[in-house]
Amino acid sequence: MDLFNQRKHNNFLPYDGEVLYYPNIFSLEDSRIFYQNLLSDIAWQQDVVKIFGKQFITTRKVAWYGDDSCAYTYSNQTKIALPWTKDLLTLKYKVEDISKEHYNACLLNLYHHGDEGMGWHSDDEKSIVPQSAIASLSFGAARKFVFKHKESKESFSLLLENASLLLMKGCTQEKWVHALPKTKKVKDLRINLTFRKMII
Ligand SMILES: O=C(O)CCC(=O)C(=O)O
Ligand SMILES: [Fe+2]
Repeated sequence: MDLFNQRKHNNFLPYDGEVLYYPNIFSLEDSRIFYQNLLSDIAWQQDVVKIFGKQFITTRKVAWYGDDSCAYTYSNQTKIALPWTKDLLTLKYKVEDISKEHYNACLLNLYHHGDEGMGWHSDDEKSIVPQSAIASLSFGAARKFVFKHKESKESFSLLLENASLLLMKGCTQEKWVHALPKTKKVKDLRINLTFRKMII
């Protein structure tokens, strides 16, 4: 198989962007240690979302880490990044090595069970470097992740498993929205880390 076909084969998106999936980038034992450490060491906070101008507390928990000057604004709130922990730096170096990209911040999400998810959105805020890669690392329960094209409405899903890395590149955010649907089937906790490149 030539390189071009190989690349095409690995890209989950049929057009308008690039989404690559890397399963098992850590051993089961290492992934269990990262999972436990992230649960206990991260400064998890209740997330606040704004719907029709009103603020709602969600049960999902979030945290924002990064280089000194990384601020993040959503739902009219600005968060200043907490300094990288030792484990977060280890994880950052690992995904930088695989993706051959650099990241300066990380948004962490903790979903206690399938009743918690994330609605349709794209990660194209003004504070993110345009067309930069987003590296999404998952620990714990496997969850379905869905992409939908903004114009054609074509959609497809993939399973984000424990110790997997999902890379979203190029114009993916501009052309597609994504979501983590709620599901009654999943009873277990999942931690997701999205490494990003912010304009600083
Ligand atoms: O939990 C996930 O896999 C998705 C997270 C996500 O889309 C985000 O943080 O922007
Ligand atoms: Fe996202």
